[in-house]
Amino acid sequence: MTQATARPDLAARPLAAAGPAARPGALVLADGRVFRGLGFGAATTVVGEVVFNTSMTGYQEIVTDPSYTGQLVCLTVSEVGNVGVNPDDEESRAHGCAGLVVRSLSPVVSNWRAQEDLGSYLARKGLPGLAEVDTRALTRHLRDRGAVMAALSSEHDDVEELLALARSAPSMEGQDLTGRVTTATPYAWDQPSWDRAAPPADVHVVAWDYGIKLSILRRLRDAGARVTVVPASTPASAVLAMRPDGILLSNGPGDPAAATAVIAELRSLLAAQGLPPVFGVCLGHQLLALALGGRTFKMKFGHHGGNHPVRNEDDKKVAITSQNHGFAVDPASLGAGAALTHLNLFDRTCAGLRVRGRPIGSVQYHPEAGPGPNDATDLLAGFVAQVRRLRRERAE
Ligand SMILES: NC(=O)CC[C@H](N)C(=O)O
Repeated sequence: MTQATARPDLAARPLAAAGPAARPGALVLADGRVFRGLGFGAATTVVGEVVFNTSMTGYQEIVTDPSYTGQLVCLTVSEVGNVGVNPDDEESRAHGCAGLVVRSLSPVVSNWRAQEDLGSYLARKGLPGLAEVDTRALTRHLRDRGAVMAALSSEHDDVEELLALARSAPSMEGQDLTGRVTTATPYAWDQPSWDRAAPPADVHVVAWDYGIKLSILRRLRDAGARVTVVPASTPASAVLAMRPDGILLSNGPGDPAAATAVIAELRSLLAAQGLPPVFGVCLGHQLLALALGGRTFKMKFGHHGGNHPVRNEDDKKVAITSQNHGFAVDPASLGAGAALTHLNLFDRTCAGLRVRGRPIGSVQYHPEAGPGPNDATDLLAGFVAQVRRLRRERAE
């Protein structure tokens, strides 16, 4: 019997088409641990920091999240690739993780939105994948030992060569990667989420692009903002000269403390009087904290997944959130001018902050939920509502 699907040709594809070609590959950690597997996607060799992501869904969003630049992502979910990929779920067209590690690559692609299988998609993007890996053992190792540099090859399994590569890779600490992923020129964003009709846009938000996820832009548009995205190197004075109704500080890759030029611009932004609302997401949150004089630190293995409970310290409500970060803000370093607004209940790290007496706040997690639970999506809509309210009040 044929399955009803928009793409019957993709409904059930044999392993040979969608699954790993029988190409031996390996992931070799700088500490000497070796994980053998089968290469798929592009046949290539890369280095990066290995992290594990516990999301049950959303591998395409994970692969294309620019915050994973320089990282090899191990998915703990056991079956990957079953819903294929499509053009609407990309978080970035050009950036994302350096390589993907999975347990089982699905031999079947079956979803009405699917237009391609994961292996072909990764090959087209030049990204290596490694399947048939004992991802549970790898995850337990990372949990015990912490994030580690590694070499991943989907084209060979020469362990000595990969070990030497892994050992020569620079650690994520100290790396400013914002310049690698930011837009070269400003652009206007006017697209809502794929399943929404956008309301009229009545406010203008300028988003500083440190490696922005497209679903942040889509959610802002869903809430009625038109957005101008500007390069990470844009001076604060140029952003303010655009007379934005709101300013968004985006997510992005690398060590926040290393992004010194960006932090200097945020410091000068904060020195301006009568700022419109400012909202930071993930790297944007960390950079805001640094500009406020705070400190960030490297976490043992970070937070990457869609199951992180976060408590709002105002109303004590708990949201299950999507997270992806390897650094965090030390809340004790923030000083009296800022308050901790959200707490990660897994390890009591800082999940959000607010500047007292000013319309400035940020969260360490991902309210755009691309992928992840929707508990926190009201944060971006709330930001746009605040932008609208302040614009009205200031016009009166
Ligand atoms: N998603 C992000 O913005 C990540 C922020 C930062 N690169 C970190 O790993 O902590």
